[in-house]
Parts: sequence; structure tokens; C-alpha cells
Amino acid sequence: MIPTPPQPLIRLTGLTKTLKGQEEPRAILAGVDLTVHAGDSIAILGRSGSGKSTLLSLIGLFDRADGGQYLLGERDITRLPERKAAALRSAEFGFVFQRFFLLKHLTAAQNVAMALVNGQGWLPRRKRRAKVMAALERVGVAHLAKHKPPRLSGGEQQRVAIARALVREPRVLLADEPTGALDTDTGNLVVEVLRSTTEQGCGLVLVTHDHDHAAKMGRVFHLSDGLLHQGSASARVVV
Ligand SMILES: Nc1ncnc2c1ncn2[C@@H]1O[C@H](COP(=O)(O)OP(=O)(O)OP(=O)(O)O)[C@@H](O)[C@H]1O
Repeated sequence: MIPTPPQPLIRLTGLTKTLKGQEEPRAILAGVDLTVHAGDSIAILGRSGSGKSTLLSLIGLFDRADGGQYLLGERDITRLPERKAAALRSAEFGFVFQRFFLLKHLTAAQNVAMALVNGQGWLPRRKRRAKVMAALERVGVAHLAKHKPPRLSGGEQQRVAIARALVREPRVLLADEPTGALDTDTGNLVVEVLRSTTEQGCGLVLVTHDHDHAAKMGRVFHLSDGLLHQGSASARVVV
């Protein structure tokens, strides 16, 4: 018997987004196709303003596409109303940004625990603690659980932010320039940490300007003229 291929986590087909400002409407995404399976790691490269963050915000349900189709598993969520989108966003996605957005008066563990408050109500203390410590452990900073952000390096803070994104066990991690504020070595470490999350079945979509970081992902796409072109990290699409 031929095994059935696994169901994709995400399937985007012909996704479009046009900006309707005061000037002429401008197509930012002109028909994006992308499939993400469990355990996939995907890099999206592209020049500044090409629409990478726009695409990530559509995938993460911060915004909705104008056209095309967005399937999450088998569910069509192309035109989901905001209330439902918010619930799905916190249940299914983890987000990592260039800035860490940690609360400086809370410890690393408390920062990670904050993500559990909104998503799952208050879990019993012991369960909450176990989840928080497991997330910190996963990114190699459990020993810093009691430290507050001002005492942590940039790379350590970003790892705490990744733990915060992982603690609700998202199906997909969306990272927008997560190494933008870090030096080269620290950035490399953070990319390794992000890549390692896919070993436990998380899907990862990384937006980056760094071709070396992109090359560490399983698939590399270039966004240009509103379309995703699959290629290698070194192949620069002429725009
Ligand atoms: N809310 C908005 N209002 C007006 N223009 C916007 C808005 N959001 C994005 N844009 C424009 O849409 C285009 C795509 O922006 P986007 O941030 O997605 O690009 P990007 O590839 O992520 O860029 P960068 O690499 O510089 O972060 C840009 O020209 C940007 O100026």
C-alpha cells in the first residue's frame, strides 16, 4: 500500500494582498503559493520592502489576504473574522521578532509564563512551572530562569523570547528578522536554536536578510515582484 503523504500544516494558494493607501493601490503579494509541513524549516529572503513581513503577518493571522486561499490543516481560514483569528493565532502560532519584547521587571521564567496566562488561563502552579522550565531548557537558558532581562545578553534575551513563543507548543513558529539586533556569532546560535525546534515537529518560517542563516533552513524562497521563488540561499533573484 502506498502511504498517504502527511497533511500539510499550512497551504497557501495564490495569496494576494494589495495596499490601498491614498496613492494608487499597490500589489504587495501577487499570488503566493507555499506549503508548510510539520518539521519544515523555511527561509524567506527578499529586498527591503518586498513584502516579507506582510506575508508573515498573513500567515500569523494578524492580517487577512485579499484573494487566494489559506488552509490551516483542512480548515479554510482565508476570511476568518478577527475574534476567531485571535484564538487561532494564540493556539497555533508562536512569534519571534527582531526586538525581544521582554518585560524588564519580570524574570525570564515569569516572562515565559506570561504567554500561558493569555492562552490557557492559569494552569496549576506546578504544571505552569514545568512547562516554563521545559521551554527554557529547550533553548538552553533554563539556568537563567530567575534572571531579569537587563542582566541578560541580547542572545540570551532572544532565547527567552523563543521559549515564550514555544511554551504553548505552537504548530508553527514565525520568526521575523530574529537576528537583526544580534552580532554574527550570537545570531548564528539563535538560528541554530530556531532550527532545532523543528526536530520536534514544529514548522518554522524565518524571514531574514542573512543568506548564511537562510542556508541553514530546509527550503529557501526569495520574495520578489509579489511572488515566492524557490531557490538556494546564494542565488540572488534580480529584481
Ligand atoms: N500598514 C502599511 N501601510 C502602508 N504601507 C505599508 C504598510 N505595511 C507595509 N507597507 C508597505 O508594503 C511594502 C512591504 O512591506 P513589508 O514590511 O512587508 O516588507 P519587508 O520585505 O518585510 O521589508 P523589510 O525587509 O524592510 O522589513 C513596503 O513598501 C511597505 O512600505
